[in-house]
Amino acid sequence: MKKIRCVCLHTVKDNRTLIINKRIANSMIVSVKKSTPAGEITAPASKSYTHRAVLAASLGKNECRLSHPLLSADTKSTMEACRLFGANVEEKTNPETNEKIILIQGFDGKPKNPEKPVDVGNSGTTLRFMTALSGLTDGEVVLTGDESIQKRSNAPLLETLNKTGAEISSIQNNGCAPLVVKGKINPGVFSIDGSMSSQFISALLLVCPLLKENSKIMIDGELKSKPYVDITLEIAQKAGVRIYEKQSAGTKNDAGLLNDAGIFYEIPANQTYNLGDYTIPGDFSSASYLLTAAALIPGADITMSGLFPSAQGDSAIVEILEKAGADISWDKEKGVIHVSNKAGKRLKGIIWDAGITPDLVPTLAVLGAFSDGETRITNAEHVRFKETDRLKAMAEELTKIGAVIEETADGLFISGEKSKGKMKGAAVCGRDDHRIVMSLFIAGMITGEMEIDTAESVQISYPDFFEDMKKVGAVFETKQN
Ligand SMILES: O=C(O)C1=C[C@@H](OP(=O)(O)O)[C@@H](O)[C@H](O)C1
Ligand SMILES: C=C(OP(=O)(O)O)C(=O)O
Repeated sequence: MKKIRCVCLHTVKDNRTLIINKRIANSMIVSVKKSTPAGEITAPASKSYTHRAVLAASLGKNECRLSHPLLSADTKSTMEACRLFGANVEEKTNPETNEKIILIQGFDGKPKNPEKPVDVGNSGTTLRFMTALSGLTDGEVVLTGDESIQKRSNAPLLETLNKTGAEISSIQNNGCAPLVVKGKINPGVFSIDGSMSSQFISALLLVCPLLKENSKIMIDGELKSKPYVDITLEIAQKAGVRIYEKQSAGTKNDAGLLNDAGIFYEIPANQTYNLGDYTIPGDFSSASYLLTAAALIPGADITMSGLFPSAQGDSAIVEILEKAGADISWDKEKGVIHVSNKAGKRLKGIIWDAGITPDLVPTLAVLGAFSDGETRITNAEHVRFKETDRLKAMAEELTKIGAVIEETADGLFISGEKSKGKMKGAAVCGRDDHRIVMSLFIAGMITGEMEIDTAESVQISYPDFFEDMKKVGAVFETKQN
């Protein structure tokens, strides 16, 4: 787990001090040996649904009870942030089932001014959601996070919110945290770029229903990662909040080109959130690692439960593995996926447009390296704006193990043919990025002798990752660097 401490106080003109967090060197190394995963496992809860459920419950008035939540570093950042804005957020154990639940008494649409900077840690989702929420408070709000967060731009969100009066500034003057929000959001028409991150749009969608007049959010350009907006809409609807998604046909300009074509959202004013009792579904992004390992590794046999159909784009992992030729079946009514490679067959490379599935890209890069033929991942520029530039990271790390992989402007090109027989375990860098660590772990189960650093970062989205891998027979050791 990343240990964060405040090491530097950045003084600005009016003598306010802002906390800039630095990571203390504290790296865990995981050494993975060849392993054949087998057994039954329950998928961890969805990170995206948990973030939204915690915020939706905090925005409401009545007590809400969240069952089967994900309690990870990122979702805990959202829980802590909601506390700072005035919600009572408590982790409890359900005495009947012994499972963790979260009880939330919200601030009824009126967030208070946090008494200290809101530290989102490593969580982009938390930063974007809390920046928009800050625009509902009366005073000044400071938002900060770890070194990775301080390099991820929020420029489109700041630009849009600043046009409505939110007065947000980036201390580094580059759209990245630390951010200072001084003003309040006024209702109206919000126009926002959809090509960098859907989280900006989700942030606006969650806050606009609380404004005093109706709002409209217009998306400029392609809306990437759209399923995450659908998750936002689903949670808002469960909380009794109305948001209308519409598609504009656009108007032709003089050159005959379409203007204004695209998705927009209409949000009635003065609404109230009431999420009540809500159960968080399983997480397909987290499930993708073990499902892919089971599809690739001869003799593997995995049954994963808790995976019901939902708005998650990453449920496409089932279609992807099917396309690659895996033996996979999904009982949607029971929420159970079964994958096996008893026959010891090699999968084949695929072409995949990653526009709606950014978080699957590291998993798909490993899938491509160990499959026959070519794998091409396209439409994934937005994957560069995550905890790390994940296109660059996967290209560089898989090259270290002997894979033939090229970074393209919008994706990755992997030659399974040229990689075949050449790959062997190596010391690789997890880059403090949970998804890089978990995808390299499955590569290590195939090559053996793989050493991955910054392995503690699995805490961000899948704290039980190593425990679950042990349960299905993965052979590995962890040590502190
Ligand atoms: O809203 C969300 O919960 C998320 C949206 C996606 O980000 P982008 O919309 O920035 O692609 C995804 O990569 C991230 O892990 C979670
Ligand atoms: C990018 C991710 O999350 P976030 O944007 O919330 O940091 C992720 O979980 O892969």
